[in-house]
Amino acid sequence: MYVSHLSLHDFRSYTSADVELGPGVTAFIGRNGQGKTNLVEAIDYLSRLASHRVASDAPLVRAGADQAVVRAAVVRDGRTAVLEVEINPGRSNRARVNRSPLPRSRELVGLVRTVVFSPEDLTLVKGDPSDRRKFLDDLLVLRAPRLAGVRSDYDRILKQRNSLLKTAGAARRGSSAQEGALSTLGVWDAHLARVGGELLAERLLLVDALRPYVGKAYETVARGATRDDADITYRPSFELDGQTSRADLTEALLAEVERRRNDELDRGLSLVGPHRDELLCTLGELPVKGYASHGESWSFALALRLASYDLLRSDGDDPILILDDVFAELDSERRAQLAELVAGAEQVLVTAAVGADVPEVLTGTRYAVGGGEVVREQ
Ligand SMILES: Nc1ncnc2c1ncn2[C@@H]1O[C@H](COP(=O)(O)OP(=O)(O)OP(=O)(O)O)[C@@H](O)[C@H]1O
Repeated sequence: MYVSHLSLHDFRSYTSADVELGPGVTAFIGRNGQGKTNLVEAIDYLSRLASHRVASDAPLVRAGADQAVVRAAVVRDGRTAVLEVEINPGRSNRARVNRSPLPRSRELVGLVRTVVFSPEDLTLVKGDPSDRRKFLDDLLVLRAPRLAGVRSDYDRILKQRNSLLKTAGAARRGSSAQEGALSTLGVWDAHLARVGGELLAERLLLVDALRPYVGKAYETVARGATRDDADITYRPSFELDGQTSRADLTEALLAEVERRRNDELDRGLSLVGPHRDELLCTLGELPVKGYASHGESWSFALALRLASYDLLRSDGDDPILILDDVFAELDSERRAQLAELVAGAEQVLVTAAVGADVPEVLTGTRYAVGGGEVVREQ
């Protein structure tokens, strides 16, 4: 798939912008802060309804404007669809496909699929477990868009359950008379186990599918590495005893939640479930976080992205590859290796401050980005 036209209105620094794109490589070159990342971020937003840079929508709307609009013509198997999202911070976003409104904006997710490499990727391996859970869940949703609903249901249930645990814990300590909260908790235990069991089962399947690609990708991007060096393992917040089916995991999660009732009431927090799980990234015997060198961490982060790309590709569709400011971070050998790996993708969008940072094999269409303008060079 590829984007053939991108149109922005009040998105980030752009009052308006229209950019023609095509298959193959397109590079956006310009000095720092000129709006290169803003362009590719808009395409990534259409793919996931989330940005790779910020957690909330407000910074995506041009300062002083009320809403932003991102519209893209996406070509897939020779057919073009026009996807559009209206970003309304604090209110619901609206989405359209070929001008017809979608009942819910999240139905847009997955219609265009992107894999973004960016300097922020280092947090994939060096950041908190939540960064790695997000990585897994984003990939889950790209592969199976219906899981966006499971993910948001889980977040909602968790929030509700945590607030009940606080109230019920306080009631138990005699500081209030809300004992009713304790009985309601049983209902939310069941919700958490049902949706959590499904999310857990999907994540386990995903990690199994992704693992072989991670080793292979690490071998390619790290000098002298073999495919057995890098590995990922899903570490759940409770003992699974080898269970992998949704029904078994739901049952096991419910039993564990009941077993941990007192701890949870004391802490006023849900202590088990997919929101407490971790994706362990290891090089040889050692975890990447806390042990790997800066270069190894970078290679691992790149390997996770490349593996995601390979996995999505194995599903039968070429996602759009976005390389946002990554070449300046890499030494010349890894720069060339990465460039070679991605050069054959159906569409590659690259941003760089200096044209010379973009490897030769990625010569394609170039745009100069500066002063709010995006001008084609060749
Ligand atoms: N909501 C917003 N409203 C107005 N301007 C914004 C908004 N969000 C970001 N900007 C501006 O956009 C510019 C950053 O654009 P962008 O991140 O695309 O830069 P870039 O060209 O990729 O730079 P670099 O090479 O440094 O990564 C900054 O000047 C920032 O102030």
